[in-house]
Amino acid sequence: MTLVTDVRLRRVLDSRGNATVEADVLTEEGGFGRAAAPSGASTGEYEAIELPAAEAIAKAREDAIPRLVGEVHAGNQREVDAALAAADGTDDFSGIGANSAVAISMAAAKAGASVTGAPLYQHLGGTFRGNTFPIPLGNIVGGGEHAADATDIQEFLAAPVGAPSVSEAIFANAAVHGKVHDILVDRDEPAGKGDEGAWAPSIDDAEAFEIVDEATTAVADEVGFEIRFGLDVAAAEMYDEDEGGYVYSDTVRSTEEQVEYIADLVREYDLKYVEDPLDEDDYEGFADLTEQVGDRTLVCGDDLFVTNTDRLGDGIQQGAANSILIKPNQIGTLSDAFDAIELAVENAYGHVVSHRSGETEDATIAHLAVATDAPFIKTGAVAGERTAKLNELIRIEDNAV
Ligand SMILES: C=C(OP(=O)(O)O)C(=O)O
Ligand SMILES: [Mg+2]
Repeated sequence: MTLVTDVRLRRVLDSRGNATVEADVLTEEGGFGRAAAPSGASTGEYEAIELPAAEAIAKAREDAIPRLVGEVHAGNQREVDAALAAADGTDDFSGIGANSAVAISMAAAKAGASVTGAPLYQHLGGTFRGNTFPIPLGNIVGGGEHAADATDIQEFLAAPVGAPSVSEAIFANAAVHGKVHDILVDRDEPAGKGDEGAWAPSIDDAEAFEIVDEATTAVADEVGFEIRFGLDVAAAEMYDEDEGGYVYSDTVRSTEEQVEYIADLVREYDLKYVEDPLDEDDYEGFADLTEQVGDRTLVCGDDLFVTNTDRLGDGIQQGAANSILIKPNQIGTLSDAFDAIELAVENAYGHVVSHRSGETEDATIAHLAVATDAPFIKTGAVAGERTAKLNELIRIEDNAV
C-alpha cells in the first residue's frame, strides 16, 4: 500500500469528441496511475450520475481530493473508494460526479499496482489470474441510440465461443466486421459506422440478422471454430407505455409479444447472448424470457441492473436474467463494481465486463475482466478506443503488460 500524495484531474476528449474526466493518482514510492471515465448514450435510468466534465472536476477538487491526498493508500481500493463515497455524500455520486469518481478509483488502482510491480489484473484479481480469458463480444452492426437511421436493435454482437485463444477470438471478430462490409457492398448498401465502430447501414433488423448470420458462418468456416452471435436490444430506449409497448420502425410490440419475439430469435439464430431484451423496470418480463430460453442463452441485464447490487439482488430473487453487464461508471467505483460481480458469481449469474459507447484509450476494463475471470467482455470489434482494450487483452495473454 502506498500513500496518495497527489490527484490531478483534467478534461480530455472521448471518442464522440465530448469532454470527459481523466485522473492521475501519484503516491509515495513513485506510484502513478492514470485513468479516464467513459460515457454512455443509451444510459439506464438508475445509473450513477455523470456531471459535465468541468463541473465534476471542480466538485472533486473541492470535496474529494482533500480526503484522498495524504489520507488514503492506493492499493487499498476499499479505503480509496470509501473516501470517494464519503466526499460525494449522495447515493448516486451526483455530488462529485460518477465520472470523477470512476476515473479516480481506476487511477488509484493503477497507482497501487505500479508500486507492487504487478500487472493491474493481478493486483485486482490475485497472482494466479491471467490464465483464462473472456470471450470478446464484438459489435458488428448497430443502430438504436448509437447511430441514426440504422437498425432498431442497438447492437449485433459476434461471439467467437469456440476460439482457442483470446487473440484468435479478437481477430475473428474483426474478420466478421470486415465480412459484413463485403456483404453490404455486394448488396449495394452503403454504410457508415456508429459510435462503437459497428456498421450502421440503413437496413431493417431482419436484414441485419441475415447479414450477420451469413458473415459469422463464413468466418467460422474460414477460421475453423464456432462463432455465434448475440444482441444488445437496449429495449428501454424503445419502450413507450403510451404507445403500447416496444416501438420498432415497422410495428409496436406489447410486452408479451416482445418476449415471444426475442425467444423466437434466440431459437431461430441460436443466439448466444441477449442483453436488455426488455425495459429496465420489467423484472417480470426478464424472468419470463429467462424461464423460456435461459438454459440456452445468456439473458443479460444492463440498464436493468446498472452494476448495482440492490437491483441485481432483486433480479436474483425474481429469476430475472442470468447474467449482468458490468460498467464501473454506472455505479461509480471499482469496489462497487467488484461487489456486483461477487454477488453475481455467488448466485451463478454470469458477468460481462463492458465498455461504454463513449470511450477513451483507457484499457482498465480489459484488466478488470481478466482479474474477475469474466466469461465475456463487450468492448467493440474495431476503432482505436475499442482496440485499446482488445490489444491490451492480447498483451495480457502474451504476458507483455
Ligand atoms: C455500451 C452500451 O451503450 P451505452 O454506453 O451507450 O450505454 C450498452 O448499452 O451496452
Ligand atoms: Mg446495453
